[in-house]
Amino acid sequence: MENILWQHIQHLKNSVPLIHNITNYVVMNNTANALLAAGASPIMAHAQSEIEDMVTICQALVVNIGTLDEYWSMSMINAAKKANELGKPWILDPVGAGATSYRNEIIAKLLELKPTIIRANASEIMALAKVSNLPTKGVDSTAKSNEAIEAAKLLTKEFASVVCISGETDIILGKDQKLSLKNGNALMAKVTGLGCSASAITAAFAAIIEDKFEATSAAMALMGVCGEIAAKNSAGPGSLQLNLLDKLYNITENEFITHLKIGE
Ligand SMILES: Nc1ncnc2c1ncn2[C@@H]1O[C@H](COP(=O)(O)OP(=O)(O)O)[C@@H](O)[C@H]1O
Ligand SMILES: Cc1ncsc1CCOP(=O)(O)O
Ligand SMILES: [Mg+2]
Repeated sequence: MENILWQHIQHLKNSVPLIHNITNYVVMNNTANALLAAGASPIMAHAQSEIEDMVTICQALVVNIGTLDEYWSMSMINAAKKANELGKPWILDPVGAGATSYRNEIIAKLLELKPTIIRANASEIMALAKVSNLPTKGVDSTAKSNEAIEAAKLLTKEFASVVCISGETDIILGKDQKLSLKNGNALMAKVTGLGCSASAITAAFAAIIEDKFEATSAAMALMGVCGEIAAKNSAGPGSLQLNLLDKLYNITENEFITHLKIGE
């Protein structure tokens, strides 16, 4: 598995797919930089007049609801419909799922359109599957990844081909597949937008890899290993953000293979 994932990482750097991001104001810059560093080409666009043309020229789409509003949510729905019509992969990042009824209402509409991949933290995954009455804490998780496995299984069956629960352990679930990745560092949760970057990088791999379970695994492995190495050389969240970009750009095969921790 390690070698296959590394080949996918090389393939991304050689392919430079164009990734359309409808994402939130907080993370636009970090997300674009993370995509560039990993080997993709980002474009951020949400105007309704150009949304269908943009989906048409891109190889994958990210729908991230972090700072959604009435105008943007129509753009998201139209973009997802167009991606489905063209058979292009699209990734849902349901930032803050469960926080407000408006957010839940838009998520329900997006889920009906069956995202190719869902990437979210444990609290968001449980809110999506409506299996939790725990109070939400906005965009951050109050639960561990393994507490959201049953919820993720429900989502896999009902809506998406692949679901990723991120956190201390990243768990990727396909129809009959499961992979746990135990990389990363707790400091990663102190930098805003690393979940959003993980979702965007997942879109980049989904653009070039037919098997979406492997694509999601490659993205989360790359984020986790790079975050872990970067955190060791960082005094705090500020330098982690910069060191992570550098590591996404210059990770070597030896670093990747020796650090990768695949669980059961
Ligand atoms: N406690 C932790 N230990 C190791 N890695 C972590 C931890 N928390 C988050 N990460 C990593 O940070 C990235 C973002 O995940 P997460 O924080 O769950 O997303 P979000 O920002 O959407 O809540 C992932 O690559 C994940 O593996
Ligand atoms: C803080 C915040 N508020 C709305 S979107 C956003 C960014 C969330 O990013 P992530 O989920 O990747 O930490
Ligand atoms: Mg998030």
